Amino acid sequence: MAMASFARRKAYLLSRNCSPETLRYSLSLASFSRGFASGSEENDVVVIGGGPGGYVAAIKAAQLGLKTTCIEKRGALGGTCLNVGCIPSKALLHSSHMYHEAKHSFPSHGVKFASVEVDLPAMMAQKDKAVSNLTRGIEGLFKKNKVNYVKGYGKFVSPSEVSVDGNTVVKGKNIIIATGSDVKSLPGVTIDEKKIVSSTGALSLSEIPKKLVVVGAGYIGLEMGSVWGRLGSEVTVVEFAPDIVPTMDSEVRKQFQRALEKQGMKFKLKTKVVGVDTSGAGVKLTLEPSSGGDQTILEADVVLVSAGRTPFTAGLGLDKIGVETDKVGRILVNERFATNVPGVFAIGDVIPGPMLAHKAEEDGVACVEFIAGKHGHVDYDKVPGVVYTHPEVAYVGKTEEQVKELGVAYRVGKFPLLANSRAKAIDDAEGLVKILAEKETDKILGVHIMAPNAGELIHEAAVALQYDASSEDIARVCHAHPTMSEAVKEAAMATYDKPIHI
Ligand SMILES: Cc1cc2nc3c(=O)[nH]c(=O)nc-3n(C[C@H](O)[C@H](O)[C@H](O)COP(=O)(O)OP(=O)(O)OC[C@H]3O[C@@H](n4cnc5c(N)ncnc54)[C@H](O)[C@@H]3O)c2cc1C
Ligand SMILES: NC(=O)c1ccc[n+]([C@@H]2O[C@H](COP(=O)([O-])OP(=O)(O)OC[C@H]3O[C@@H](n4cnc5c(N)ncnc54)[C@H](O)[C@@H]3O)[C@@H](O)[C@H]2O)c1
Repeated sequence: MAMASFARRKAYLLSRNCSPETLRYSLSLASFSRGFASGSEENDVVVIGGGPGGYVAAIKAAQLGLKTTCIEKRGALGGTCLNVGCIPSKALLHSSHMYHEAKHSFPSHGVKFASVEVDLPAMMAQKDKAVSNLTRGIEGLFKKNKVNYVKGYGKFVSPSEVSVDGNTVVKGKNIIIATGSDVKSLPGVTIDEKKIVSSTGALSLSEIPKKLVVVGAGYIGLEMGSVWGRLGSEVTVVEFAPDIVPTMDSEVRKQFQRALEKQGMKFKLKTKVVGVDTSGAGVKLTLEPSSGGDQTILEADVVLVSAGRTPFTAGLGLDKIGVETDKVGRILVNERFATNVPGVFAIGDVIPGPMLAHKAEEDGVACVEFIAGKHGHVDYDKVPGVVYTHPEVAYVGKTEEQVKELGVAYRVGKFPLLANSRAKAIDDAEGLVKILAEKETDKILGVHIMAPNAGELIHEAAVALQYDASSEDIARVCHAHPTMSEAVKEAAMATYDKPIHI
């Protein structure tokens, strides 16, 4: 970083009253890297894994002038997210939403069809086209940025050498582990990707199951449950915890659960699966209250196991070079993404923190900036989360429960979508915006939105949190009319003063 911009950044951070820790971290020019390659054989940076963490790190490294190679085993770039995660799930969520709208909402808008039906192979083909276009697009970005792409399984031979499929050895002065995560299986439940599926199987079912049981009411369970529910499956969600999506603000969560129930999704909370019988045509699940008690049987045609994901480091040879992990297998890193082994870094789902694609990307950029001797920064407290159901639920910052735990006095401002003119105009007004702000300073602590397109609306709040804005700051910004964003402005008005339209 040029000295002028370093000084500007320091002055800016001081003006924002940054904590000494943030200041030191953000401005750190030190790097745990081993310097840059001089010979033609050796890379400055080798990235193992071509997911959102790995491919973004590789492109950023190349943009910073570092000789970079990315090793990926699956034969396509984009990782879990593009191939079997974010993108195919959003494609199916959109297609199934269109079908559901056509069937249930179009008539009240005066649009009538003789009949509406699902063409599942065509729906799957549209999803596959979206995935292949995007994964090929990353190959194009690699070429454009001169990232060397090596297909194969990477394994550490030494802290600066990675063998690919046991043959070629790729050398790197700095090696970034970006190997992501895999489905967490449940004891006694074998995923066959036919009757008992992971998210990967649930993205490619060849028939619409009559009865789908989802185990785990987290992101995947609710999104994929929504897809198949809209297409006609009877969906029951079994959740070990007392609530769905444990990371969500509880007031919003309650409204969200009611919205999903209205759509026909059934919930069995505080319940665990203790047995699975696949011997018949379908699956028989034995359920028990989480705290023990009487057992019941639940029948399904297909069971989706979506009880979390686990870091993926199999066959990587971490033990050979002595990289430290925690007890659930996540690679331990410091604030510069450096592991305990000099020159070896880790980012994304394989390290602690939210398992989200955008967080992995931020990790990738910051890690490479540190390697290049620049500053990097990711604030895990300000990573937005979005559940892409309908309505969507999006949040950034703290929940009301977390604010209470902090012990700070706070204000809450809420605005229901029912009072928002755009939501009423399009007859899609289920949801609310909720803002939490510190009472004394009005600084925004958390924003929670349940609305159509909440995943887009949340970024106004993300920017506000990043810049330590107050609710009055948002309220005094002119918002276009008629937009759902006006609900954010009105909730901000309700936080520091009074809203107009309710
Ligand atoms: C169904 C589903 C939906 C999701 N939807 C969203 C969403 O909407 N938004 C969101 O933010 N997140 C979503 N996620 C989570 C998101 O996919 C992950 O957080 C993200 O992919 C993590 O990126 P990553 O680069 O750390 O790892 P990954 O994307 O898992 O990529 C790791 C890559 O490393 C490769 N690899 C592993 N080991 C080796 C090796 N030894 N040698 C070579 N290559 C190797 C793997 O093949 C893989 O391609 C979803 C996940 C799932 C399963
Ligand atoms: N929209 C998105 O951003 C998105 C979409 C899909 C996945 N993801 C990411 O992928 C990761 C994995 O998703 P996920 O939905 O599998 O995990 P999750 O952590 O979101 O939810 C798992 C749920 O399963 C429950 N559970 C755990 N063990 C159980 C058991 N034995 N029986 C019943 N319930 C049990 C947990 O209490 C939790 O509610 C998440 O961390 C998420 O960050 C994100």
